Amino acid sequence: MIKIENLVKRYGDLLALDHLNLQIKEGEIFGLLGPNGSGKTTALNCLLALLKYDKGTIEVFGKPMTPASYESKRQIGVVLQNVAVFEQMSVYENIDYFCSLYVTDKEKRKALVEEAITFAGLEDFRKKRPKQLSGGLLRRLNIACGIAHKPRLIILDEPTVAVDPQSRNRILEGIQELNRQGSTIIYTTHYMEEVEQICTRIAILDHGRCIASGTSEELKSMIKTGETVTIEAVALREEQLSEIRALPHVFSLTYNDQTLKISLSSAHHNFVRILHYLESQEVTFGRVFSELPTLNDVFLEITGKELRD
Ligand SMILES: Nc1ncnc2c1ncn2[C@@H]1O[C@H](COP(=O)(O)OP(=O)(O)OP(=O)(O)O)[C@@H](O)[C@H]1O
Repeated sequence: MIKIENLVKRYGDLLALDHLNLQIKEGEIFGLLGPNGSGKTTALNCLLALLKYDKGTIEVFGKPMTPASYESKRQIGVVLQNVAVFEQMSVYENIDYFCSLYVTDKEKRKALVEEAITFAGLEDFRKKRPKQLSGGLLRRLNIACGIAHKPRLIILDEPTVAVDPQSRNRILEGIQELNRQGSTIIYTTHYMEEVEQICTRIAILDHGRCIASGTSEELKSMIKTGETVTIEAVALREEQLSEIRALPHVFSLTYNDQTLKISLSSAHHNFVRILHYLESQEVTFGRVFSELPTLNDVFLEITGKELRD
């Protein structure tokens, strides 16, 4: 459905997109995951032909995307980062207005607007003005305006930034529902938990490049980390740290503020082996836990830095 090849975008001296390649298939919930400034919004703006780029090609629905690709644009719903609704209109009127840009039949539109209101959980707020809504509800209104016409492709740019957990869950569940109803979704975020929760495929962006892509499982199997063991409130000497480093399957270790974090490759009995060592040294410790790799581990192993802010 979407093919981006060798996309280069500069803002003056800054290289925002560095030969970006992406392919998105119909039916996917495709996650663009990357830290702030990695180029997610720039990529979307190029994709929508809202921004000129320096090099590369973009195809949407099998055709080159240009500012005049109205036929393609009609099939796309966009929810950008900044809330864009009319202050002087009610919730209902806002959704109806945006829907009317695509759907002229009044009866059909009425049904679509009602559906969008239910979808966003705005039933009790139809007559309210945007300024009477909380931040989370306002974001939900912004989304309802972007999706009411049931587009074939929906693009959402960080729709959960600064929203309460209840609205966040509602938004994530709603996106999955839109996908079940037939829309392909592109979803940008810097929250790895969100892409893990809803995305069928993920591209990880850093400095305008796609550094890895695949399903969450595929991405995690690309890296060495199979397990991370954390031990809190533990007092260790340097020689003990060296001995832990030398244990089988341990490939990296950090020790800060009496918290030991050990990265291990996937193997049986990793956890027990470490506990045995601590026991043999008569070391006391607080909480101990083991975690499977996360997308942050993927990012960390490829780039050497944390995905989190
Ligand atoms: N209009 C602009 N002029 C100059 N530099 C820009 C402009 N827009 C973005 N940038 C820079 O381009 C880089 C990519 O920005 P972009 O907004 O695409 O990243 P992002 O991954 O969407 O980040 P965020 O999550 O903060 O929105 C950043 O270094 C940003 O500062």
